[in-house]
Amino acid sequence: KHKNPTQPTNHSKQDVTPASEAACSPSKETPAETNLPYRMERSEQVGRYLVASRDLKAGEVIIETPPLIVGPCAETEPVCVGCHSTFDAGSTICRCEVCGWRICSANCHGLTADGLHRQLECIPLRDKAVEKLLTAASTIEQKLMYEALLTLRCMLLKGVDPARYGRILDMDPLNSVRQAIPKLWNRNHREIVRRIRSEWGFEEFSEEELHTICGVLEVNAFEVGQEPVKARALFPEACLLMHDCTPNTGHTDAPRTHQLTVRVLRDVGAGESLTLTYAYTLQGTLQRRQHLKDEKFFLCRCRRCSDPTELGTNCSALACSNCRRGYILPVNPLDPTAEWRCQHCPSRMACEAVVLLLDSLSRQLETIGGNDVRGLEAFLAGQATVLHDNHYLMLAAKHSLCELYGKTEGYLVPQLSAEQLKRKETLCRDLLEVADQLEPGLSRIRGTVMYEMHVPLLIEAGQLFQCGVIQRAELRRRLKDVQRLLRESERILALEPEGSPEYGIAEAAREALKNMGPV
Ligand SMILES: C[S@@+](CC[C@H](N)C(=O)[O-])C[C@H]1O[C@@H](n2cnc3c(N)ncnc32)[C@H](O)[C@@H]1O
Repeated sequence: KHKNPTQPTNHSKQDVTPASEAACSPSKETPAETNLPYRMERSEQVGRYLVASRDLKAGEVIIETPPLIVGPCAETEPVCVGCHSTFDAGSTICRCEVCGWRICSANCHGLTADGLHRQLECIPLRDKAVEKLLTAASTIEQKLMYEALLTLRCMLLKGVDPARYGRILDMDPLNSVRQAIPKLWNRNHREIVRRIRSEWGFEEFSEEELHTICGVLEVNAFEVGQEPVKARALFPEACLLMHDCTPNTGHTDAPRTHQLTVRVLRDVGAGESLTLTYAYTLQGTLQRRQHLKDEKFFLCRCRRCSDPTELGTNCSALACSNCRRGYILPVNPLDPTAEWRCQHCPSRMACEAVVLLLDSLSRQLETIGGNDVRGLEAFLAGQATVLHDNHYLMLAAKHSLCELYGKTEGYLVPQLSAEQLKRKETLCRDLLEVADQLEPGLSRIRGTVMYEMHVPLLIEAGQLFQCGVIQRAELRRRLKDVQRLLRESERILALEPEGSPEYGIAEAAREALKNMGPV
């Protein structure tokens, strides 16, 4: 699971300074004598952002807040307008008795009188007979109608709860930046603004107001919900966290209420910027920066993006087929058009060639899918001379494999050979090594990989002891290592919402520790 805020963007500037630099010339916005663990500052490049107001310990909660608004994601499959859960194919169609939009059941917890649907759009949608348009719409049109529903919800707050609406308007919509992207602006105009005003008949809302809400959502919304719930939400304060490709905070949202909890993932010193990632961490710089530019409207210049080796992980590096010793890295990772060069020989590659190669390899990986052990192993073997061992595409294959060994048909734990157990251990070690650099501290990936890694280590220790290869003292040492992994995994994943798959792993880790007993 990777839950990013569907977040931020930058003002009309071309480039943006990293967190550390941004913090160099801040103007203080909040009084120092506050009890909050953060204070807001502002810089030319980043706008408003949060910094630690005192030393913070890993795991400390810095923000806990209910959402200002929740609603369907952009271009989503139909979801229940009460709880935003998706529908199983072929499930019985149930509709809100008032407005006719789909719901999961008449007993949906989101359909109470103070739930958003009943408070906000239910009656207006009925009065404007929007359901008729929804049932007549093509699948693509329907997705856009669900997207427009959240914009309408925000607009309706204006009359129902002006204070809450005011807090939404306090968020940066980056109107001037987005208006300068005609494809985006015209699409929003056509699919959301015109739809709500002309098609649905809510002409009381101005085009300007609606475009602003579109911007607030695009720039500031977080994805929330656990399967089958899929929604996006706006949160006060948390929307001020700036992006970094090696973030020092992580967040979870509670089932049903979507109450957001933001924690620091590692110790943070007073005055340090508090950051989260708006991109997928186990991606290469080219891909992360492109995503941030296209979806969040700014060019990241964080420490990781500025370093061709990505903090020594080499997770964008290509293997040099010429010298077979060196790795090919971008000369200037902040310039996506810059050449790539081998560190050991004169080989070079145009960035267009790198992009083509990566596109082709990611398509290859997608075709294999995440459940094919042999296919993924063949990919890793086949690309070993093309990509660095830590390349993000290799990491994606390794991530799937480290979970498949021990869990999938034909590879269940009792069926694994000693070699396959060793393989699982190696895959976990490779992933952990990178995660320790890119998502250090209490990150989900570290928690889940540590849990996976305890399995081969525990089995191997038992087997070696039984065969007399290791003695009791060595057995104890190895079991202590396993316990350390389980404890750390449990500590990290117990922070996840109860009922989530990650929380389930925390429970399994606890159980495994109990079963191991004292060592
Ligand atoms: C959700 S907002 C964060 C709060 C915002 N700075 C404000 O003043 O309202 C996201 C915006 O903050 C800025 N931002 C966040 N992280 C950034 C970064 N690493 N580099 C540059 N700008 C960043 C971008 O302008 C982005 O669009």
